[in-house]
Amino acid sequence: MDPLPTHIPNWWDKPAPVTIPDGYADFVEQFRTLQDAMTAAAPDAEQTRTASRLVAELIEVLKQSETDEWSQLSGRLPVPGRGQTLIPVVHINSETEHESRGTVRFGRQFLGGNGAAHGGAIPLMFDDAFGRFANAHGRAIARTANLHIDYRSVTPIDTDLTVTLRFDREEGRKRYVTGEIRDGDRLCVEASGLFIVLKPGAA
Ligand SMILES: CCCCCCCCCC(=O)SCCNC(=O)CCNC(=O)[C@H](O)C(C)(C)COP(=O)(O)OP(=O)(O)OC[C@H]1O[C@@H](n2cnc3c(N)ncnc32)[C@H](O)[C@@H]1OP(=O)(O)O
Repeated sequence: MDPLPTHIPNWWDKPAPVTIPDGYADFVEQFRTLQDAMTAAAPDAEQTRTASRLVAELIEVLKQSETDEWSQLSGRLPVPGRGQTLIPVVHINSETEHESRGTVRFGRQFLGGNGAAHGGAIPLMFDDAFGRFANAHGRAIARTANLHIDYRSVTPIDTDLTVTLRFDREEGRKRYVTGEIRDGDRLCVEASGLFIVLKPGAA
């Protein structure tokens, strides 16, 4: 996996997990594939029983290491997607303090209907991508205050799409970011967000 080119903010100065076990990043990818496969499948009763038993076993294994937010690995890995299996993964190809360019591919699990990505998956992607970018490059921690999405044309699943994020301006504690998703030259989504730097002591 390609590492993130920029600093990942460490929320509220809590320590990042020190040890990432061998194979964990591959497991995260498998887990995403599982969610795509689950969405795409139409199992019969026998296949459903088998899949259900295997997932029950998986849950049992994972529960053996259940821990608190500050020790979990998901969401905190220094790789695209941070090991968070809910969020569409943005792969960054180039980034400055002002602009970030990359790609995203909405897998089958993000299907809304008729080959289009779910309208809720798109703001999810932008909140995470904007959140990381607005907080990167040594900037103080800020939270999303608002997020605006314009669905300009259908966003296809299972297609490599380009993502551009721009850090437009900063006014006091307010940071304004904008972004877009394109399928080739075709504009699929325009987005904008306001991030507000937390007051001292705020969480
Ligand atoms: C490992 C790292 C990877 C990170 C990726 C994930 C990142 C994901 C980011 C998130 O999803 S954060 C979760 C979603 N967001 C929240 O839960 C935020 C909930 N809301 C809050 O905590 C507070 O409302 C917030 C910190 C956003 C603002 O509260 P404050 O008390 O600090 O703001 P304040 O009332 O002092 O307002 C400051 C300025 O912002 C303006 N403002 C506040 N909320 C606004 C709003 N919603 N819309 C527009 N303007 C707003 C407000 O009018 C004012 O403008 P002026 O300075 O011009 O007077």
